[in-house]
Amino acid sequence: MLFIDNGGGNDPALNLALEEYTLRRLSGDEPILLFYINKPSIIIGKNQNTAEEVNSAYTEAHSIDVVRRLSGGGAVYHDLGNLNFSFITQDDGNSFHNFRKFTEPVVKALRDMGVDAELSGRNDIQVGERKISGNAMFATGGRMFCHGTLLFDSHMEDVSAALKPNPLKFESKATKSIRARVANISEFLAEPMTIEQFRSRILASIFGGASEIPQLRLTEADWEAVRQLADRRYRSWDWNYGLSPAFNVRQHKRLPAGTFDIRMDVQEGRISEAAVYGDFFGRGEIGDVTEMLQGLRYDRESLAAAFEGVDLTFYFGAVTMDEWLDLLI
Ligand SMILES: Nc1ncnc2c1ncn2[C@@H]1O[C@H](COP(=O)(O)OC(=O)CCCC[C@@H]2CCSS2)[C@@H](O)[C@H]1O
Repeated sequence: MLFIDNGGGNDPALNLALEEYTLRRLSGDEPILLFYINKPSIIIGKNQNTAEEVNSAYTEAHSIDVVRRLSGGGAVYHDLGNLNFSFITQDDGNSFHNFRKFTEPVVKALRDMGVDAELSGRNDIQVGERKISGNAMFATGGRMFCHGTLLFDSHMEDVSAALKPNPLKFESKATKSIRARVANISEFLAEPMTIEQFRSRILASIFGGASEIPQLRLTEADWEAVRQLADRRYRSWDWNYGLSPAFNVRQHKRLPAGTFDIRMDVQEGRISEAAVYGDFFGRGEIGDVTEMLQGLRYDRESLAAAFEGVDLTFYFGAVTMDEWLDLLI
């Protein structure tokens, strides 16, 4: 096994690009281990609807990035208290979905630290009933990776607040996240340690206490390609939002200004049909508003930009911009 040092960067787009680049370009016979820690971000599954998973009012207010990954499964929250591991190997055709095989060394490392961890359910590592790690896989061209999170000392309020609690207003065939009771690993440690110490302990355990950890070093050309991949894919709106499976939004809400009924169809991340009904009191022609909605990118930032400077009172009576955005997304 070889270890790749990601250079300590916390940019989720760059770390996911490094993982993909390693999978596709740094092939060899030996399995590769990669660790990364991301700044506050939500990492959504390949087949998810971004709008359905992310509490965008919260992520915008707290500068939390939203990035889609290659592997399937649900949405997870990352911050500097969450360590991610990724085993990148040949795909022998039998290993896919074999989470036990890949999580075993991590579970063992945790148990050696006195944490009563076990792989349970489909893809979680738990202590008792509480989840400390979520895992997922991706395979392409005879290679695969199995990656997972380790909640070490993450900000638990953000873990729940940044993810959408009850996406009732959405209808889609997108993969839904499986909400879990979560816990930080630091809670279960007899001796306090930092996430760096924790990372070193896991690394040493996976490499069987070897005095020197064999490393795979990237060249400057490799890093340049990684940066390009990060820009092209993991920082692109088309990937992070546009790839969401088609969905419908049905919103019915009573506000001080009146009752609103909103319906929208969204395809490739853009509003393809919109209808707004209600008993609000405005003078403007509501058809103008539905016209404005047509074709807009369905993310909070784009919607806010599109309605900046629009006199909402003219159409709806006393409705604030935040209320309007909360109705839409
Ligand atoms: N960081 C983290 N770790 C573990 N569990 C989490 C985390 N954040 C949120 N959650 C909980 O898991 C569910 C979603 O569970 P669900 O099973 O739907 O999804 C996953 O587990 C996906 C794991 C992907 C791992 C990748 C590894 C490197 S990049 S991301 C969510 O609603 C929360 O309740």
